[in-house]
Amino acid sequence: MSVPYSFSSSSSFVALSIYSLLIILDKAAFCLAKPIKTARPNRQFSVDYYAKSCPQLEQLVASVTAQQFQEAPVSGPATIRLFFHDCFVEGCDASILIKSKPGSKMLAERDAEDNKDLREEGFETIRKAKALVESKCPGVVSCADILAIAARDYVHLAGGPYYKVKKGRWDGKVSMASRVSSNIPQANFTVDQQLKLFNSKGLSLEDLVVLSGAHTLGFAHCQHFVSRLYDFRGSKQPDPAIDPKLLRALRMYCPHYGGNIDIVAPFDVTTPFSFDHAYYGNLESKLGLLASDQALFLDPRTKPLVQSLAKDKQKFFQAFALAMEKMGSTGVKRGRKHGEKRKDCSMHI
Ligand code: HEM
Ligand SMILES: [Ca+2]
Ligand SMILES: [Ca+2]
Repeated sequence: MSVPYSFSSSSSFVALSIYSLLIILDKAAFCLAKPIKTARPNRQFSVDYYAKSCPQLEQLVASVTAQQFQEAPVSGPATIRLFFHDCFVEGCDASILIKSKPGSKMLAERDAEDNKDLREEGFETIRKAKALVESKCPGVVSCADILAIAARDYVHLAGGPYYKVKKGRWDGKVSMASRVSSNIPQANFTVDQQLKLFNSKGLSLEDLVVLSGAHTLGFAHCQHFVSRLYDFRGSKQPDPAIDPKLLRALRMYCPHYGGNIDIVAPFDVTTPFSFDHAYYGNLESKLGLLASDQALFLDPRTKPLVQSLAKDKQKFFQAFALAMEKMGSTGVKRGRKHGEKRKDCSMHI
């Protein structure tokens, strides 16, 4: 089993109840529709939101994602995770892309501890896509929408499902490092802890299991699983739920203390660069990398879901597309009161 992967670049994603959101929006639309009378198409959240203002948007983003995928395939996992970390903090509003002001004490989200290992390739993809989109459709398209489209593109490029992305998100005006840790799950989270967080975003137990399937791609640094290898939950023993061969291999690259902090291991030891349903089969074989991954097979509430997704790739693909849409609708902002349209995604206007 070959486990070592080390990348020179150092290198982390969100959601709300689509239903409650729709109800609130419906109400708002209903209240607004009467007195204003004229329909305001830019207030919707829809697949053809930019049909008039930037009809070539999806092709522009696709040209960037396709090239990045070829040149640096880790851009895929990097961007998908970036979208997750965006949506879970302040909603899908590109708050994750804001850079802290030099010298300012108030750090932005991307400088929070839990976002430190978000790979540069994800930010770079959005920067390039935004620059191209701005050159053709200046001042029209939000960074948050570009991030949602790019994440979908990479899922598809890596062999996963293609799904249509609803647009109309505005960029957020708030990005605070202090809001991150309570909204991003940790690698040692139990199913209860993961579920509580996902529920707080309007996402279900099934969404949790299905979205965790994104770990069919990408890599994690030793620090996130090293305690499983040597001293699991204070037992001074390795986690009994790790396959012995995987344990041995991971221990070679991740010593208990003093290892190279840049070493990463693939989530999916079989196909780390293809988007498939191997993640779930791995969990059945005790090949999950994080405690939070393996927990999904150990908990009686989530185990049956893992088993059914391990058996049925099409089922996973359909469920993943739906769950990404749901996550992508979390805390979406519309209009100038709560949102902005940035020119440079890394700076508020
Ligand atoms: C359910 C709880 C989750 C936990 C505890 C978790 C935790 C983590 C951790 C610790 C890493 C490794 C970061 C590093 O060391 O560089 C990671 C990577 C990743 N996560 Fe998650 N994650 C979760 C859910 C998700 C979701 C919902 C998605 C997307 C829909 C996602 C997508 C990814 C991807 C693609 C990577 C690989 C990034 C790369 O290789 O650059 N994760 N996650
Ligand atoms: Ca956000
Ligand atoms: Ca895979």
